[in-house]
Amino acid sequence: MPVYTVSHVDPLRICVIMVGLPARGKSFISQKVVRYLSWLSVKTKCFTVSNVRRQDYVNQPSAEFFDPSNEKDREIRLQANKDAIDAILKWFSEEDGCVAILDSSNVTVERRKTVAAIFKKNGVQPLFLESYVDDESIVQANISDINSTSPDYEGLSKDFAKKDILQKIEYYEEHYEPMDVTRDSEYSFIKMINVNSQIIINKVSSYLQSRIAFYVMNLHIKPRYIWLSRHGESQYNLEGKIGGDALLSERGVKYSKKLKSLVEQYIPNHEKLEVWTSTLRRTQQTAQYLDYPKKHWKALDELDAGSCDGLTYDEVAEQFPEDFAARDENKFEYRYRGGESYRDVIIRLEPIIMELENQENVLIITHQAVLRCIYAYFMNVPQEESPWMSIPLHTLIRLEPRAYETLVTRIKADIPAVSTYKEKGTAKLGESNDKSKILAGEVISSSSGAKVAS
Ligand SMILES: O=P(O)(O)OC[C@H]1O[C@@](CO)(OP(=O)(O)O)[C@@H](O)[C@@H]1O
Repeated sequence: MPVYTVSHVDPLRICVIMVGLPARGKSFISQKVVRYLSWLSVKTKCFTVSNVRRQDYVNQPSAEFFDPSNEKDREIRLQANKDAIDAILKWFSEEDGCVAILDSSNVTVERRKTVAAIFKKNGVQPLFLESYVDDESIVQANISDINSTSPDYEGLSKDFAKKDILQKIEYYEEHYEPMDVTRDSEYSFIKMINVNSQIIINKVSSYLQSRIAFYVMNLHIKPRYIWLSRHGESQYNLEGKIGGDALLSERGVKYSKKLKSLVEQYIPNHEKLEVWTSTLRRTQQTAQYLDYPKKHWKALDELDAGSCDGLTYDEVAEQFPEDFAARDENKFEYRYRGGESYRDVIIRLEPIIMELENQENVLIITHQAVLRCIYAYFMNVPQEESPWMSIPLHTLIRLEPRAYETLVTRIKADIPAVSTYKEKGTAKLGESNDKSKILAGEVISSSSGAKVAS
């Protein structure tokens, strides 16, 4: 096995080594961690051993392939693991990666010892992340998810797939040694028991390791929706001005009234809804007819336009031509004089995301830039694209986080509003780049997210 970088254990290089039986949500958790850290600009990548096995060795093996007494196939599985570890080391050294995730089962003490030693020798901190599940309902839900998403079962009947997965689980159970605080005390590890009903944390110290621990503590897998809306059209929107703390236009007020009926019509269990707004008047006015508990978050305030606050894009182009061009050139990184960049907004939104992961029924009413950042997290939108996404006014957005993707539905309120979408290279406000398709009546749907195998 090639050795890429030796010397010392670099605190900025971590490999999260997943541990657990099949159908314990390891791929799901891996994908969520990748999405979260990438959103925070931490270079993160998941290496899924079953993908390597499928691509380079065996495409659709039956459960017998995983029988521990089956020596020949065991070799193949070990080789796929080695290939994935090699790819991780190469990625760290050639692409300057920060957090890798080894998505495989690592169910034995022996195996974990070997893998941890390889990473340590190469200057990478191993952090085990075990998903221990003995709650049958969670296992069953994961099995049906694998059934419908794993390429291992593509084209095969659901019944066959279910039996096969159960047999595979049995094989792994034969030699499963869950992580143990006494025996494994020397390792850094996080043990999630039945998702997050209990979490054991051992020797988790660095900043990044603790962020990962804190994040998985907040995960839940109950089906739920997240509801998002921009405030109704504001006086500033009408005048093409950015920032400020304007009140709603007449049409904006109409939207705030319509929002009440949209909530009642579309949000199941809306009696239990919580409404979050920013501290700015246009979001609170939009929520005025919603008779639900409300929270006003400073973190949800619009991107601070600093010296450009209160100007139109034309005025910005005229008064600050260099800034105007620089923002178009790199909108994610550009920070307004005395104001903020999209990157800054993401950093202040982190607690909101954490809280959202924990919640079940929330409607967020906030601003164009802030919604782009929240949307980017759930929809896995790359940094350079997120500031250019279309989030039109007078539209209620429903996000439905699933195991491997987030579904999005846009519900148009059918109340006209100006466009606040500024295209690259011009100060004009025009048609947005909204490419979603109208499916039926008011409802527009699309989906996004990477499909991965479990
Ligand atoms: O990053 P860009 O595309 O400029 O969008 C952010 C702008 O959107 C606006 C409207 O133009 O937000 P808002 O939703 O608060 O009305 C501005 O206040 C804000 O500066």
